[in-house]
Amino acid sequence: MSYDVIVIGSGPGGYVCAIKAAQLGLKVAVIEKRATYGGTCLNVGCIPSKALLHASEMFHHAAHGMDSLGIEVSAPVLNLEKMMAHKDATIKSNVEGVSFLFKKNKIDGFIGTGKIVAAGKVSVTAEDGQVQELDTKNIVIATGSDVAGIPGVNVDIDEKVIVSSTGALDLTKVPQNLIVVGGGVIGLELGSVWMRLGAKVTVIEYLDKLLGAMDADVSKQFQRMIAKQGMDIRTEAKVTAVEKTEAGAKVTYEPVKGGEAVTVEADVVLISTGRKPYTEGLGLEGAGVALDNRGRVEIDHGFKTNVAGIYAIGDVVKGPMLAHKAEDEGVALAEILAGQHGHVNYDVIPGVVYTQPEVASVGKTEEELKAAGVNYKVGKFPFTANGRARAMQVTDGFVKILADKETDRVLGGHIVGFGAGEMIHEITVLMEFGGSSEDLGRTCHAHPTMSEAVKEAALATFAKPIHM
Ligand SMILES: Cc1cc2nc3c(=O)[nH]c(=O)nc-3n(C[C@H](O)[C@H](O)[C@H](O)COP(=O)(O)OP(=O)(O)OC[C@H]3O[C@@H](n4cnc5c(N)ncnc54)[C@H](O)[C@@H]3O)c2cc1C
Ligand SMILES: NC(=O)c1ccc[n+]([C@@H]2O[C@H](COP(=O)([O-])OP(=O)(O)OC[C@H]3O[C@@H](n4cnc5c(N)ncnc54)[C@H](O)[C@@H]3O)[C@@H](O)[C@H]2O)c1
Repeated sequence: MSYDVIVIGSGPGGYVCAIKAAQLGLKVAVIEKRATYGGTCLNVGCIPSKALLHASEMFHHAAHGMDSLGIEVSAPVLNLEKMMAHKDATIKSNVEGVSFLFKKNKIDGFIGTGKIVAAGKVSVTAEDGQVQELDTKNIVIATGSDVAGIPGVNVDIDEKVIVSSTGALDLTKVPQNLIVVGGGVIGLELGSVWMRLGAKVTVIEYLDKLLGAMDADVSKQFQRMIAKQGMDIRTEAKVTAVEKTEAGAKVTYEPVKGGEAVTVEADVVLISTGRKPYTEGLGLEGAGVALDNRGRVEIDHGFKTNVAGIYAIGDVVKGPMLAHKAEDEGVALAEILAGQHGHVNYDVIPGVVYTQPEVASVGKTEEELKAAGVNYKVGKFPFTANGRARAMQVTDGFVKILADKETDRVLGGHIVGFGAGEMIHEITVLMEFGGSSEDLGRTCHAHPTMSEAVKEAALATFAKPIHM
């Protein structure tokens, strides 16, 4: 069989690239080694984690958030099996959706391990060991990423007691004590899930703050809020050992600034210290495809590797490991392969942490602007001064907008608050169009909405807010 494009990996990068390429008239095949399409994101990442985040938030709300609204309910009872069934059904409907779209777009799907034999030739090894060879004009590597583990520490992840995100999405009972190693996105999202369901959660983080890459104001405020919810946060603590015990596991960490090592015990330990590009068994060495010093497939601005006819996108290449970044690269590459001019604007990629409150960010942080010597101005507005937030009892958090001091062009937006992950998109669209804080502040916003806080933060950036 001969194709225009063979995509290896069916995550958000691969499956979106395949669909777009087929829509543009190319003959496309996708090879996936998992039993179902959709990659990390749909099977063990974005989708299952959001199903559990939503369900656990509802549980928490039923237990703690109703009385003050005048709704008296008896204490909710957790049926974890049913909650997990909701998560599994969510995964199933999403992965089946991808299968449907492949059929609709006449994409040939192969379940098996893809290996690049040479430019233009890919083999697929099925689970039963059968191998078939496919010919193609172009190969797209979209093999994603895998758990990185803790650099320099030997950890035996059994997905029961010492778990990665995959095991943490599938626990069969609520741990009494959960230790989270790494206070990044995965640790805080999945730590929140189990804390809401009753676990005592301790987060051990190497840096001096949680969510290291976020704007410092945002991560400071977020840390205060999550600690108030009961999460035990230990920063500037370097984990040096994780070992199983008879009762569960123990974690040893050393204060980064020096001092005695501390050992803490728990029944489950989540290792969430980052992910690494996944290229195992792909035959890159044989095909001569170059990697960079962090093991990522090296590409140019058009997603081309150093070997003609071989491209790469998503978590396996540089840039943030985010599903929507992978998707946008998939679309851009499909357009390029179809002779169009695909492009991704890496300056305007939003990031959302789906905790409660949510944290959302787009563009530059204040620290990045300072370091780059940019002359900027800041506008901030708290949700305590927003009528809708008061009505909904979600007044925690704020909106912060950063704009160029001379031109007023918006350079970054940061939100901590209920629904931040939805609200960030108006700042994202504004930035994509090169808009100013005055453009945003003068745009009529419906009342009463949480989004009015975005408008007020914009007013605070170029003039003064009304409601403060
Ligand atoms: C717990 C968790 C939660 C997350 N939540 C979010 C979120 O809310 N929002 C967000 O933007 N991002 C989130 N992410 C990150 C997101 O999942 C990734 O950025 C995204 O999946 C990357 O897409 P991709 O297509 O590059 O790779 P992947 O989704 O990793 O897909 C790669 C696929 O390639 C397959 N593959 C690998 N090698 C081969 C081979 N040789 N042959 C055949 N198939 C192969 C793999 O089996 C896999 O299915 C989360 C990640 C995790 C772990
Ligand atoms: N909502 C989302 O968009 C979402 C959700 C989940 C995952 N993801 C993606 O998945 C990727 C992986 O997530 P993650 O949370 O594993 O990684 P991360 O990079 O977000 O966080 C890892 C944290 O572990 C800390 N750490 C590393 N070594 C340590 C040690 N020895 N002791 C203590 N702390 C240590 C790091 O300082 C860092 O803060 C991220 O790139 C993220 O973009 C995104």
